[in-house]
Amino acid sequence: MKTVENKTLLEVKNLSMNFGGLKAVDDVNFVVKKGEIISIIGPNGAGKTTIFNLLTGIYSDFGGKIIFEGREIQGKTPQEIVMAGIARTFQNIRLFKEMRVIENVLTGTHTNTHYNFLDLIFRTRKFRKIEAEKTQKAIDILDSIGLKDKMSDYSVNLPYGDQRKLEIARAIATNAKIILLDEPAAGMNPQESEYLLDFIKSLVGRGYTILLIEHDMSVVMNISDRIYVIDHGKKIAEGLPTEIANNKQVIEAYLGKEEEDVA
Ligand SMILES: Nc1ncnc2c1ncn2[C@@H]1O[C@H](COP(=O)(O)OP(=O)(O)OP(=O)(O)O)[C@@H](O)[C@H]1O
Repeated sequence: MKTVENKTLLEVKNLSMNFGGLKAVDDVNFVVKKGEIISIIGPNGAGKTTIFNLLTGIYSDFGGKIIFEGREIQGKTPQEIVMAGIARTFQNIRLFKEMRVIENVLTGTHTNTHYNFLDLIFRTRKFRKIEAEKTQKAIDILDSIGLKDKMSDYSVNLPYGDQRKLEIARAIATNAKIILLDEPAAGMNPQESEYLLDFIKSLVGRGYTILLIEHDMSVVMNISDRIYVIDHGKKIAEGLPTEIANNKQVIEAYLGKEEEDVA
């Protein structure tokens, strides 16, 4: 049985974001504890990806507070946020497809580079030592997720499920403490989804905390410690998977959407 430390890693207070007159995120509060797998679910257009964009510094003009490891991080740049320990993947895979697998992971390690410009130009001993360490770290990460054998392949040639894993590997390489996964099971067949599920669980076993946006309810219900439900920018429910599955307001939010889709 997995243990979750009762320590808040990430806290969001009164998070709000408007696009023109649209309240895409409307006074949302939530907490993620160290070692948890938390899912954010909700119908299309509910505001889930906007929440991820706010957490990762994509927008600077918004309301509310984002507190990570006790420090406020709202207003920081995407780079500063990665360095603080928050990394993400994207709904549409954003790999450098023309690069090899290992090169993609190495791009993640660059966020924590400690040599200077002259070290780089003159390829000093320090530079070469750090580069060798980064390469070893990238190989170790690929080994841990079962992609070591494919490290020299071009990313574009990987099967879809492996591309998703590679995106997560790149996030791990940044030394992330929490990994934000935006619809990792999108486009996967049931078998790939099942592998992914095990893989995400194994990440928690290795000390990571996971915040997940996912539409595949079998993934969400299987994997989440707790779930937050967003609809029209507002948090409408939170709780354990069983509680959410039986929550009337949540069922209505989804069914309402289905009716609109049918119409
Ligand atoms: N850059 C933007 N400019 C204007 N409106 C936006 C922008 N990004 C998102 N929106 C709008 O904000 C609302 C929330 O969008 P968001 O992408 O966060 O929803 P979502 O829950 O992630 O949806 P999905 O499940 O379909 O990915 C939607 O109405 C969307 O059209």
